[in-house]
Amino acid sequence: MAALQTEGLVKRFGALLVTDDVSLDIRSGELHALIGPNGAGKTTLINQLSGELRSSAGRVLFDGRDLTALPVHQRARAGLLRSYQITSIFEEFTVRENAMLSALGARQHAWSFWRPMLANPQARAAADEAIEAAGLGAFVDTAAGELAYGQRRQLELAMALAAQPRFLLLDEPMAGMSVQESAAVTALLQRLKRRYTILLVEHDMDAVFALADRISVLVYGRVIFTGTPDEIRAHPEVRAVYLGEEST
Ligand SMILES: Nc1ncnc2c1ncn2[C@@H]1O[C@H](COP(=O)(O)OP(=O)(O)OP(=O)(O)O)[C@@H](O)[C@H]1O
Repeated sequence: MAALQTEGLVKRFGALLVTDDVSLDIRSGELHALIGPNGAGKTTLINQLSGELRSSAGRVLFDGRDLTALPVHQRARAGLLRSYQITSIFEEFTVRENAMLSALGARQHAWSFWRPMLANPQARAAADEAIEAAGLGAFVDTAAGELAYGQRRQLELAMALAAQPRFLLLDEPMAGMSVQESAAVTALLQRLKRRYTILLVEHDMDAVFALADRISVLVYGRVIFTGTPDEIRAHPEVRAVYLGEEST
């Protein structure tokens, strides 16, 4: 597990200020949710944390180590991993093979090169544990291309877990899911909580309030409040800006 801090994080796209002086403190072992209206800058912030976007100013600290200048793969190697990058699934590979490629750190490479390594017992054990944790135990030998949409999202989570991260960045894991699928993922995250430190961006407020230890509210690129679900519910500005909007 690991803790993540940002200090004065800024992102500008030309004249547009999208991340505005964000200082977050995500504690080791907590599930921290980031909520905010459409266009508030949640995905941009996640991209700055994962390393997909360079910040215009500010720092990202992971267990006290400054990762600000590091690219995606080095942040991933340090244990800060983003899930839900649907493009990284190999359709013709089975669920187990996809998770094993992830366990082997092989997601960026041509699969043919890695095929002999699929015999690696450690990678297989890590993959199987991750698949089980992600709720896909019954589908280890199914080709990824045959999975239903919700199961693909579970596979992405399994792939992230197989890489044995210490911190998971989850960007809208329930997006596009049916009510049942989203309830299944909520239950799954409930089980994964504590084993990992998690930053969750999610529009599904039922899931957020059921899962989060603390919630940060982002509005126009600024964190206007961080608190427990009860504090968030009771906060007048948050109610007006965000929860009020959700209920209309
Ligand atoms: N590469 C880019 N170039 C210019 N503007 C961008 C870029 N990426 C994002 N933006 C702008 O930054 C703002 C925040 O976008 P972002 O996708 O981070 O918001 P969000 O909170 O994740 O939204 P949603 O909840 O709808 O996913 C938007 O106004 C968007 O148009």
